[in-house]
Amino acid sequence: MPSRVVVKIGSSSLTSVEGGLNRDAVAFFAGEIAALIKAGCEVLLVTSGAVAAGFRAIGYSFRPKLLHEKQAAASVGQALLMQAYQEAFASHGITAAQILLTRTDFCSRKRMNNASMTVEELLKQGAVPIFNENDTVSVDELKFGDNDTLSALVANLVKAQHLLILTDTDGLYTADPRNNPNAIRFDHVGEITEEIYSIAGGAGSSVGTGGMRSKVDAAKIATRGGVPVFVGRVTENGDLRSAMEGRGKGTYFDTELHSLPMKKQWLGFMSTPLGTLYVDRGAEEALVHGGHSLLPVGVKQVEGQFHAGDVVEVLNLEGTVCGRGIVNYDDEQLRRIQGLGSAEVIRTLDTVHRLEVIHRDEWITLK
Ligand SMILES: Nc1ncnc2c1ncn2[C@@H]1O[C@H](COP(=O)(O)OP(=O)(O)O)[C@@H](O)[C@H]1O
Ligand SMILES: N[C@@H](CCC(=O)OP(=O)(O)O)C(=O)O
Repeated sequence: MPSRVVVKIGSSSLTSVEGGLNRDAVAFFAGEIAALIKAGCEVLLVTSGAVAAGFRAIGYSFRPKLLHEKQAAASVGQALLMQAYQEAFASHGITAAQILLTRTDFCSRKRMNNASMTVEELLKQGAVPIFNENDTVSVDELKFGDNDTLSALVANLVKAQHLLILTDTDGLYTADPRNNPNAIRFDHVGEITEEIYSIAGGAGSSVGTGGMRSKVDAAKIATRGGVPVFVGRVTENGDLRSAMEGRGKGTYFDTELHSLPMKKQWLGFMSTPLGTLYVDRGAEEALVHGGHSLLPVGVKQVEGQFHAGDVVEVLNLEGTVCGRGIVNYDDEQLRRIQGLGSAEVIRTLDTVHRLEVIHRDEWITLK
């Protein structure tokens, strides 16, 4: 039974639609987590609910939509949330610790190493690390928004054995069960295909963000990193343990056969691309299916400003993301050589360090 588990709890499970924290819900989840800890597990909690818990308290009648209003609500709600968790865990003799992260923290390996060491120390001391996005400083375009992705990155970072994403619905259905009473639940998803993506819709309640879609995104990140995922409901005593042991009310996502090394996880899911390259069909085929490097001849368009060594995103000519890689040229050089064959590249540039635009070892397919 001893295991390292990341539990993510969504706003919809912790707050009411009218706004405000449901302290009974916080106490219930703390009790479930305490039971796992007493059984020898290490548990890390990723919790949402700051905006939903805070917007009434700050004086808004509805969950705000503007970024600065959400940030103001989150700064009130985060304090309420942590206070409630601290009290709830204290009643089980457990100390709660707060860790607020932004997407940019994950871009820096140094910051991640520091966060990782802090987490290990907290677990060693028997505390529960409680994560949320640092909403007050996250800017719109770099926000996680929902915490599903954050929970997957945390699970991969700490090499968890389980990621349990708790929500108000008992798993992934063939359609949103709120609007479709005939929808059928998947007990098990072996591979996250395009079809799975297409049926996972947005948030069902006014407090949730991201819906099933972001949970499937999170499942993809975690399972590629080697962490199996449960998405579902925990409402009765013992449900969390059942969810961990494969008997939960929800959907289980299997890990992929070959989990990605940390370097590729960082490249695919944590880094921030500084530019975009559009490639033709031949180059797409070579990168995505052939296991080859990207050569200048396949690059049709270059966007953004970047230097050699930065991360860029690669799209096909229809605009679909193929993957990400570390680029060997800066954007100006690349604009001069895009579409050229190798001999012409050598003639065009004074010095050519590496012919590949992206080497296959520094590439991750995201298609
Ligand atoms: N195919 C689907 N299966 C199940 N739920 C779905 C599906 N598509 C959309 N949803 C919605 O996703 C919601 C859960 O996501 P969300 O509201 O973001 O919750 P949380 O706050 O827990 O993250 C459900 O209440 C449901 O209405
Ligand atoms: N960081 C935000 C998360 C927002 C949110 O609604 O997320 P989720 O409920 O996980 O879809 C908060 O605490 O309010």
